Amino acid sequence: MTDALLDINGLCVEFVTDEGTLRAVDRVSFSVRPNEVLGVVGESGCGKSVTAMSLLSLIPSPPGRISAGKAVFQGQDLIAMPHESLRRIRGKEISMIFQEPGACLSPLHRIGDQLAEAVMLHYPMPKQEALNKGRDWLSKVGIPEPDRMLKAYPFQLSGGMQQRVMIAMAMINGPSLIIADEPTTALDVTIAAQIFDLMRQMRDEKTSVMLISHDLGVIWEMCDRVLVMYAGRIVEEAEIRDLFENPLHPYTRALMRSVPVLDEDQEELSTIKGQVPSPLNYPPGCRFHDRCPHAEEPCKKESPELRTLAPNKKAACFFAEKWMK
Ligand SMILES: Nc1ncnc2c1ncn2[C@@H]1O[C@H](COP(=O)(O)OP(=O)(O)OP(=O)(O)O)[C@@H](O)[C@H]1O
Repeated sequence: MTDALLDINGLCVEFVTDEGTLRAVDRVSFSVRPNEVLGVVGESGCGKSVTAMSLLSLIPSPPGRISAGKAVFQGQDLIAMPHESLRRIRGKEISMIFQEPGACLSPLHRIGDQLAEAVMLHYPMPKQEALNKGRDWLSKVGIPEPDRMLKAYPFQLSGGMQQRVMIAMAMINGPSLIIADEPTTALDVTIAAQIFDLMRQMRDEKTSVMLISHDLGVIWEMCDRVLVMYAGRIVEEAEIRDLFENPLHPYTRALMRSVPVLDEDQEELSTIKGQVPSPLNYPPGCRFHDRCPHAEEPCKKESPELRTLAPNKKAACFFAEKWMK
């Protein structure tokens, strides 16, 4: 797609383990468009984080490696790019918010110095100016007494405060893309709402967000489009309203049924029976078939490709048309 901000094609990520080589992300293709929040959902272990981390070459290597695929951002393939060039993009054009702030804050330096450094690395300016910018962003992410916070070390902060500092650091340079992996798990709901408001504001200006979340409520509130991942592959891609009103993949349908809906008569809440298969042990055929109430013979033998069923609507199920409204 030519109007994409980021175009991922055929991404495969493998890990070498004692039990063998596993493919955690298997031929994943999708685009992130300008000014959108793209959600990524799926149960634990489906490959959401590994997909996100591979885009900025943050997969620990060894044991991991990107074995195939391209991720074209502003005409350049992030995966084939030398590390030096990627460093110029990381934190400036694309930044990442992790589940754990420990991964990105240095224990040895004051918060203010780390924020100022994040700015000055890409935009040379007097340190005081960068510190002022840092203080403004600490306020924006809801940190009280930002002046005092600039002088603090990470260990003096609670986990939630560290998380907010990391979010400020990811946003401070106004990147074109923020990859946010469960960004608010450590935060209380009021602060989380404030962070999501900031993300929406940035989306309306110039930033796209790839938002990984287990929380379908958050996905519904925040996202324009959604990718559903299962066992290392994308099984459905749709615009948000469409995904919730007319999910086409049995896995998506099962995910939706596992969420309580307020103010609605709802059939019994169900959990999805069984477990996500280990990447060392994917079943043949459709990887969801042994958990799928609608599986038929072909599902046990052949792997359905992700196919376009309508504009902005894709699913990887042989029988997706059954549920098309
Ligand atoms: N360093 C590693 N070595 C071996 N396997 C790994 C490694 N990192 C991830 N994996 C495997 O890759 C698969 C995908 O993991 P990933 O963290 O992307 O899942 P996820 O969908 O983000 O789950 P969660 O929501 O729990 O973060 C899992 O089976 C995981 O065990």
